[in-house]
Amino acid sequence: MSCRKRKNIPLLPVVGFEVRFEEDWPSQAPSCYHGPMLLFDKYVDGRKVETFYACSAQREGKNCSSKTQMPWNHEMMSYDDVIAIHPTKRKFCCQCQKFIREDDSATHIKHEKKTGITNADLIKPSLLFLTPKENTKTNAQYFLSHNTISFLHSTLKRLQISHVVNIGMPRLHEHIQHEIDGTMKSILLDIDERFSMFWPREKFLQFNMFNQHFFHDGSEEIFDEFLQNRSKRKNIAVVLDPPFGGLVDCIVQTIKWMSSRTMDEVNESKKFSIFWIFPYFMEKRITDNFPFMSMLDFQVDYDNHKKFKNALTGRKASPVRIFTNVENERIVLPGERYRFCVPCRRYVSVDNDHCKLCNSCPSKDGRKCRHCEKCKKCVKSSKLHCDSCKRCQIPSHTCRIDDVTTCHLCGEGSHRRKHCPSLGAPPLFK
Ligand SMILES: C[S@+](CC[C@H](N)C(=O)[O-])C[C@H]1O[C@@H](n2cnc3c(N)ncnc32)[C@H](O)[C@@H]1O
Ligand SMILES: [Zn+2]
Ligand SMILES: [Zn+2]
Ligand SMILES: [Zn+2]
Ligand SMILES: [Zn+2]
Ligand SMILES: [Zn+2]
Ligand SMILES: [Zn+2]
Repeated sequence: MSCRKRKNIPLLPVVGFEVRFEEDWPSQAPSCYHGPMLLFDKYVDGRKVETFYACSAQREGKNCSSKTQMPWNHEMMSYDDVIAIHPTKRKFCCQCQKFIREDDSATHIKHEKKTGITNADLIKPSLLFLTPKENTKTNAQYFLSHNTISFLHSTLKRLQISHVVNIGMPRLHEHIQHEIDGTMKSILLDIDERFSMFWPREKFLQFNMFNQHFFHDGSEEIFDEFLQNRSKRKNIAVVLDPPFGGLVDCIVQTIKWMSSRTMDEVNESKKFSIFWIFPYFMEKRITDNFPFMSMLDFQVDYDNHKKFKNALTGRKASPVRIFTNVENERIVLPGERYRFCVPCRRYVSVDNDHCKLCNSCPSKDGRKCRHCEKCKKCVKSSKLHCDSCKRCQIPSHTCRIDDVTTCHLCGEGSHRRKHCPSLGAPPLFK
C-alpha cells in the first residue's frame, strides 16, 4: 500500500498532567469543599513545567469555587425528615430537585411536582426523581442501563457476594435494595448530596472517590462497620463507575485505601472482588497499576448516554468495559452475543474470534480482528499493513515521521496525550 507523505507538519506542544501522592498527603494539602486538593505536575513535551494543587472533583482544574457548603444544601430535607412525612403528604419538586415543606409550597407553584410518594418509590431515586447531572464535568452522571445492572447483579449473586460497596453506582445500589429476600447488603458512596434525601446514613455516604474524602462526620465509622469482619464472614465486592474524565491514579488510590480498611483481626487485608467500569482503551493504565485485574468483553451501556449505546440497538457500540480481579471463567456473559472460549477460559463476544497464533481472543473494541503476519499480532480488520509506517494503519492515514497520533499516556491511537480521557478531556468520539 502506498501512503501520502506529509512532512513539516508543525507539532503542537504535548501538555499533560500527572497527579502526585506524597507521603504526607492529605494532611499537608489545602482543602476545598470537595476535601483535600490533589498535587498535580504539569508537563509540556515531557518536561515538568509546573506543580500546583487543584480541586480533586472539579475536572476544570484549579478553579474550584465551592469553598463552603453548597447554599441549597441547607434547604434539603434529610431522609429522616422525608420518612417522617405521611406518603400522601410527600411532595418532590422535579425542578428544584428537593422535597417541599408544607409552608414552602408557594415557591414551587408553577414547578412540576411528584406527589403521593410511597416508601417503595423512595428506593428508586435515580429511576423516579433525580435529573442526571450529566452536563457538569464534575458529575458525569449517567445511569447504567437495566441490562448492565441485571448482569452485574446476577454476577454478584453467582459469586455469593454478601456486601456490596457501590462507588458512583446509584442504579446498582437501588437494584439491590429491591431484592425481595434482602440477603445482599449494599452501601452507596457518591458525591451527589441529593441521595441523602432518599437513603439513611447506613445506606448512603457522601464521598469523593478521587481523594477518599467523606463529607460528613461519623461516615468513616459507618463505612468501617459495613466492611469489617466481626463474627460473620463477609464476602465483599466493590463496584465503581467513576466519571471517565477522572484520573486512573486516583481510583487506584481509592481501591488501595479500601483494601487498607478491610484489615481483619490478624492484620491481613481481606481480599474483595473488584468491578471497575471504564473504557477499554484504558486497559493498560489499569493493568499497569493492578496486574491482577483483567478486562471483561461485556459491553456496558447507559440509559442516558447518547454515545454509548448497546450494539444490539444498532447504535454505536459501547467502548465501556468492566475490569475485575475475579477469575474470568467464573463470570458468565449473558445472551447470544457472548460465547465461552475454551482455550482462553473466558466468555467473549461472538465477534471476537480466537486467534491460534496470538493464542487469545484479541478484540478489544468489540469489532473483528485479523492476524497480520508482518506485525505478528492481531489488528482491527479495518486496518491494512503500511510498509512506510511499519505497522497496520487505517487506509486513509497519512504516514508521519513522528508517531504523534498515539497518546503517550494510554497508547491509544485515537487521540493525543492532550486529549486523553484520563486527563479530564471529554473522552470519546470527538
Ligand atoms: C454513574 S455515573 C457514570 C459516569 C460514566 N462513567 C461516564 O463518565 O460517563 C458516575 C457517578 O459518580 C458520581 N460521581 C462523580 N464524581 C464523583 C466523585 N468525585 N466522587 C464520588 N462520586 C462521584 C456521580 O454523581 C454519578 O452518580
Ligand atoms: Zn473543589
Ligand atoms: Zn421547585
Ligand atoms: Zn480465545
Ligand atoms: Zn493473532
Ligand atoms: Zn501489520
Ligand atoms: Zn503509513
